[in-house]
Amino acid sequence: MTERISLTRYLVEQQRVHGRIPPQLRLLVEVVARACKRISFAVNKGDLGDVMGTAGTENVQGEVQKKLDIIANEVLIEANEWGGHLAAMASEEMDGIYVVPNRFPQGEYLLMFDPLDGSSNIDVNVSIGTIFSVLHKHHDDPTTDEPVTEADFLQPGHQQVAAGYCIYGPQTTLVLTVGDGVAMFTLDREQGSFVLTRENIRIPEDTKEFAINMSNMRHWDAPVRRYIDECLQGKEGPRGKDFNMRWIASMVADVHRILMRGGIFMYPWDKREPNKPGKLRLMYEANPMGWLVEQAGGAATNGRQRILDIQPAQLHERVSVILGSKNEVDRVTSYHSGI
Ligand SMILES: O=P(O)(O)OC[C@H]1O[C@](O)(COP(=O)(O)O)[C@@H](O)[C@@H]1O
Ligand SMILES: [Mg+2]
Ligand SMILES: [Mg+2]
Repeated sequence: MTERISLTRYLVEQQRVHGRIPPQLRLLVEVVARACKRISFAVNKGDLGDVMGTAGTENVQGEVQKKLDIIANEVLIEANEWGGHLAAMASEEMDGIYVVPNRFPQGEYLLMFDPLDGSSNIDVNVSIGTIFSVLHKHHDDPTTDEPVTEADFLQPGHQQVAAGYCIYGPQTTLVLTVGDGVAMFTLDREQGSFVLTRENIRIPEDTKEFAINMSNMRHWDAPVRRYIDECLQGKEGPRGKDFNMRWIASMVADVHRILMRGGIFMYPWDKREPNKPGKLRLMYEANPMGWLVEQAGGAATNGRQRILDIQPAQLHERVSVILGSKNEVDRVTSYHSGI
């Protein structure tokens, strides 16, 4: 039998053997993973627990909150304020930042998360997930003792020090990068631990599979229409090959498929809400996913710019997202130039 490597051992080796992460960051990732394990158990309860349906509240973005959105948010906050050695946290489900009070262990990191991604899939038993991103508190001046503010969070994605997601699907899988490739850990429920199951994930540069919500087609901008139109023409069209389509409506599940077998994912700007740059959130959806995809050899842009180079102006900033197999992302991005 091949040797099993737990997430803890993997992280200890990243710290001690390879010197890639400091001890505080290792602890932080372990605490996030423990929280994801708890969320996974809550998700699995379904109708057997009080976890389904709406909570009757709205988040700062005006979206109806599901019970699991709130449960997952609370689990992440509670676990990380005790064990995360953090300065502050921010979440899709909280208006402002949450500064970790002094009575808890303090640290130099900022944690951001989408506690439950794909909320519309909770009640229909389809894959959902948790997305997270870690930044340094005072990236520009690590020595300062200034209290942490929202402005400290507004760093471009290339300054992330760890990012990942946990998908709650047929298996619960934690996918992680600390800047040295992408590793996957499957939850062994009998042992209660995440086990390393794949390393050095690579996204093929070419693909014949796209993911986009086609019902929005009439609202898209010309470059996205052109790209999808060419895909739909298949063998007879300019691409000379047939394309397949998938849309799960959980970004975690769509990105997971792309990491496993390639593809392109798009949630572009559209005319429904022309003043919003897109639907997805930059800081805790696009940045962590963009970094994972790049670490696996793919690309992530907003059509004009690398996602990880966008300077955020707001915590809950939205962004147009095109990510996945490099050659396809480059093609869609090139269609945007000059307009
Ligand atoms: O229902 P739509 O418009 O296709 O949107 C689906 C997208 O919305 C999201 O669910 C947004 O995430 P939340 O569930 O965290 O709000 C993405 O995961 C997904 O790609
Ligand atoms: Mg989400
Ligand atoms: Mg969410």
